[in-house]
Amino acid sequence: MNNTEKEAVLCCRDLARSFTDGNLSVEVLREVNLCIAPGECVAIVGASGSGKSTLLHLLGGLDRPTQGQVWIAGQNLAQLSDAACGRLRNHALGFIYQLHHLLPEFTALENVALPLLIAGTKTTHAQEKATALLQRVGLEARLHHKPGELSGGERQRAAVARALVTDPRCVLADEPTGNLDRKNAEQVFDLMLTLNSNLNTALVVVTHDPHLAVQLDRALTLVDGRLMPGLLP
Ligand SMILES: Nc1ncnc2c1ncn2[C@@H]1O[C@H](COP(=O)(O)OP(=O)(O)OP(=O)(O)O)[C@@H](O)[C@H]1O
Repeated sequence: MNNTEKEAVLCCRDLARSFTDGNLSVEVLREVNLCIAPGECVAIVGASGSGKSTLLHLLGGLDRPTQGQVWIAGQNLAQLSDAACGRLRNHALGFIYQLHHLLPEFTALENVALPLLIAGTKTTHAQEKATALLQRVGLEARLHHKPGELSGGERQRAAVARALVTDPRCVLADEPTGNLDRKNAEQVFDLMLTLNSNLNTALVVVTHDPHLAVQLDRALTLVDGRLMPGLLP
């Protein structure tokens, strides 16, 4: 590993992923190389079906590559058991999806505290930390509301708080504003950028929206399974 790779919060080398259906094999990603520096914010764009979610799943240790290596916080996933990979993922990464994936029967506070409770944090400390983050995303008046009692933008802000509550090194976000109208999308995106910058948390965002992508440190485009620098037409 070179120094950039050693210091990276997330790194992949010569990554390939194909899916086989009967005799047909589809190569979705090939020779993908990427290193995310601490605090760096990167957008991944590309046409529908170009492999953006597949790449995010591989980087997040949610899927295994057909070829190549992934390191999270310097640890090579190929050398970890599924259980160890899960612990590393919970500790080092936060996830935000297009749909909030908040648990409907839990309040905003309980949803945000949950990753800490799973990691073994005491309840009072988990609740304090979750409350502080919900305040930072402007939901101090919604702590005891369940997801069904929140607006779409509020639910996504709670999802941002949940992704950050464990102090991850990097947040992986798959179309985090894809379900919101323009105004709410910009508010949630601004919030993610501000919080990630304040907390020095890296951010990898999959987005269809070039207007959002240009606000990040760099944008990369997936074309024919390969990751190209910049926003391509
Ligand atoms: N588990 C799987 N089995 C078979 N094929 C898959 C699987 N997951 C993804 N694919 C295929 O890989 C390709 C890339 O899918 P992916 O979801 O990564 O694209 P995407 O760029 O995120 O698309 P979108 O912008 O529409 O969400 C698609 O052709 C998809 O059908």
